[in-house]
Amino acid sequence: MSALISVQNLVKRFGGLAAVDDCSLDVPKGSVTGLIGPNGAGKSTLFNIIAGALPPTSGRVLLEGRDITGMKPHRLFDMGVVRTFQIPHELGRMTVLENLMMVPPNQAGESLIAAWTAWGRVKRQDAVIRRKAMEVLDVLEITHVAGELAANLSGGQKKLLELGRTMMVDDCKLVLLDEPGAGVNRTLLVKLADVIRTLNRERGMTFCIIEHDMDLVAELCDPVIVMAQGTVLTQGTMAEIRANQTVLDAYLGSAGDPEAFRRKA
Ligand SMILES: Nc1ncnc2c1ncn2[C@@H]1O[C@H](COP(=O)(O)OP(=O)(O)OP(=O)(O)O)[C@@H](O)[C@H]1O
Repeated sequence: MSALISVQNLVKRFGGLAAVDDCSLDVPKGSVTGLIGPNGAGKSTLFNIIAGALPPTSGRVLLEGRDITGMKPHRLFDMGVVRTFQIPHELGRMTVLENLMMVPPNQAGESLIAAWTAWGRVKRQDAVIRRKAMEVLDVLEITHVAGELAANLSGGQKKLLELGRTMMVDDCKLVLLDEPGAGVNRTLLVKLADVIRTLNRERGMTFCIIEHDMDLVAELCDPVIVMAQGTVLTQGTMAEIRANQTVLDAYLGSAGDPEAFRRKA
């Protein structure tokens, strides 16, 4: 598989600390790539750099061969690179449907002049977006909460809504998911995994997922990339990773969760 994202010799220093330390890795096009590693390994920092939220100290990030290092998140969004975020406080006071409907960029209704001069077009576009949002809710099986305020959703439903927001983006190439399993009950976790698999297979969306739930990683991700101390320790299938003593040692020597590996090793 060719690389959708290629990270080359990336370094990010915070004062004397190299949170990302000469890290190179590929996210293959069409894959669901897992990014795991003990606490403090540099996973979130790497994500932040890929997503344009942090500039690197040095190194490059390529999207299908094009240098996107340091590009702002909104430009990356336009190029189909989307990072899920927890639903921010302000959006919590909007309904689930509204949260989805406000995702597509360049809506005609956003411009006041357009709203006056092209009222018919605005209304038509609104109807299309509304239909699309309802379809997304249908796929996620949360149509019953369409009119609910986002803040009132359960933790798992919020995660589904975050994923739903990425489904509103046309031509979404890469979704960066930061701990989708955190605080989600088993039933919704199965649903979440199902949706990710479907988006990957049917829409060809590539995922890169930071996750501490090793069962979820095993179920979804191939390849799995292990980071430790700012760089890549190893990568392979989850079965290969679990059989790797160096990985176990990395978890044992940190504040990570070696049990996650011991249980299955
Ligand atoms: N803004 C910052 N300023 C200073 N140090 C930071 C900053 N962000 C992260 N770090 C440090 O960089 C290192 C890597 O952190 P990072 O959050 O990327 O790790 P992680 O692998 O995502 O960890 P976790 O699994 O615990 O979320 C840590 O030592 C962290 O304390």
